[in-house]
Parts: sequence; C-alpha cells; structure tokens
Amino acid sequence: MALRAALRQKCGLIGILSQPSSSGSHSRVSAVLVSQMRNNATSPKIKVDFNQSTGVAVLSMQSPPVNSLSLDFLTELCISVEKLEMDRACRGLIITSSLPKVFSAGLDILEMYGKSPERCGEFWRAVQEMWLKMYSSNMVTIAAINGSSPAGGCLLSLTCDYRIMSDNPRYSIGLNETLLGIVAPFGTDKNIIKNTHTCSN
Ligand SMILES: CCCC/C=C\CC(=O)SCCNC(=O)CCNC(=O)[C@H](O)C(C)(C)COP(=O)(O)OP(=O)(O)OC[C@H]1O[C@@H](n2cnc3c(N)ncnc32)[C@H](O)[C@@H]1OP(=O)(O)O
Repeated sequence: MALRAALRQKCGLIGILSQPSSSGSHSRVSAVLVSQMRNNATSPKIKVDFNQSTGVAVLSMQSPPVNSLSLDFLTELCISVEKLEMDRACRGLIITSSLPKVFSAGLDILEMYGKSPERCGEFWRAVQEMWLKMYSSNMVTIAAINGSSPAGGCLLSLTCDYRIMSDNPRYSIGLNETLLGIVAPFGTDKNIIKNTHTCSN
C-alpha cells in the first residue's frame, strides 16, 4: 500500500517534470552513453541486484575508498539507473553503499583540481545529469544511507524520494560544500529534514 501511494505521488511529480524542455532529456541520455563509451570503464563501481518478484532493485556503490563521485563513477551510475528505468518491471530503487562507514564522500575533489576546462565541463554536466536523472526517475527511490554522506553524497540522497540513515553518531550528513566555495540550491536543507528517517544497523 505504502509503495503504491508513493508511486502515485511520484507519478504526479514526474508529470510536472516531464514537460518538454528546451534541453530535452533524450539528448542528456545520449551524452552519458557517449561519455561511457569514451571512458570504457573496466571495473564496476556500481553493482545492481534486481529482485524480479518484488520489482525492487538495490544499487550498491562500491568504489573504494569513499565512493567519491568522479566522472567515471557518475557515468556508471547514470547508465545503471537508465537501464533500470527502461525495465518496466522495476518499480523501486534502493541506493546504498557496499563500503563500511561511507555512503559517499561527494564530488571527487580530484576532478576539480588541475583539469582542463573541457574535462571540468564534462564533469559538471555529469553531476547535473546525475541529479536530474535521479530526481525525475519514474521509480520510487530510496537512499539507504549506511555511512557518512557529506556534500555531493548528501545531494545524491536528496534526489531520492526517501532517505533512511543508520543511527550512528559517527556518520555525518550535510551540505558542507560551502567550505569549498560551492553553493547548494536553495531549499535543499528543508527537504532533507522533512523526509529523512534514521534506523539502527
Ligand atoms: C549544485 C552544487 C552541488 C555541489 C555538491 C557537492 C560538492 C561536493 O561534493 S565537494 C566534495 C566535498 N566532500 C567532502 O568534503 C568530503 C571529504 N571527505 C570526508 O569528509 C571523509 O573522507 C569521509 C567522512 C567521507 C570518510 O572519512 P574516512 O573514512 O576517515 O576516510 P579518509 O578521510 O581517510 O579518506 C580516505 C581517502 O579518500 C579520499 N577522499 C575523501 N573524500 C574524497 C573526495 N570527496 N574526493 C576524492 N577523494 C576523497 C581521502 O583523501 C583519502 O585518500 P588517501 O589519503 O589517498 O587514502
């Protein structure tokens, strides 16, 4: 029942978000695919387990040491979500981490230092694409935050419909990127408080 209600709520949101836009979501999709082909990632940073009987997929981030959101990581994440999106049997998506103590350390700081303007552009496009894809997903999305989740890790969880966080005082979450001179969109702080729950693990 709860899943059905969440799906209904989500469908309303998707209706609004899927209005035609000048950028066009399909052009974003192909940009990701092109980028993936170029990067030709060899070791998977993302693992997906899809349970046919429940219609729920668990996407585990497995990029040591801290699941930082590099261009390769973001590309792989988007491709994985895109594949699930295309599978009509998949109704729900849980995003979590395979690493102990860390959900995601946020944007890969090494992507923001000493890179060419072209590479920086590609990276920032991938960041935007990730949160747009997640936020406008037609699946019910849940972030199972089983470790620290600063900055972009927090942003990733904010793109989900629900967040459940391990109740561990050592795990931190929040938009700390202002310390690096990066400003988060207005309103995200309210959003996280409204829809985040904790659980012990
Ligand atoms: C619309 C705009 C939105 C913008 C949104 C976001 C902006 C960002 O995300 S900027 C990135 C901000 N991220 C951080 O400030 C996180 C910094 N990291 C931490 O707080 C801790 O590392 C963390 C709590 C995640 C984990 O702590 P520990 O388990 O104690 O690990 P270590 O600190 O020892 O780190 C291990 C290893 O990982 C490297 N690392 C950590 N974070 C990042 C990162 N974001 N990018 C790249 N690399 C990272 C760290 O340097 C260590 O490397 P080694 O020293 O080589 O082992």
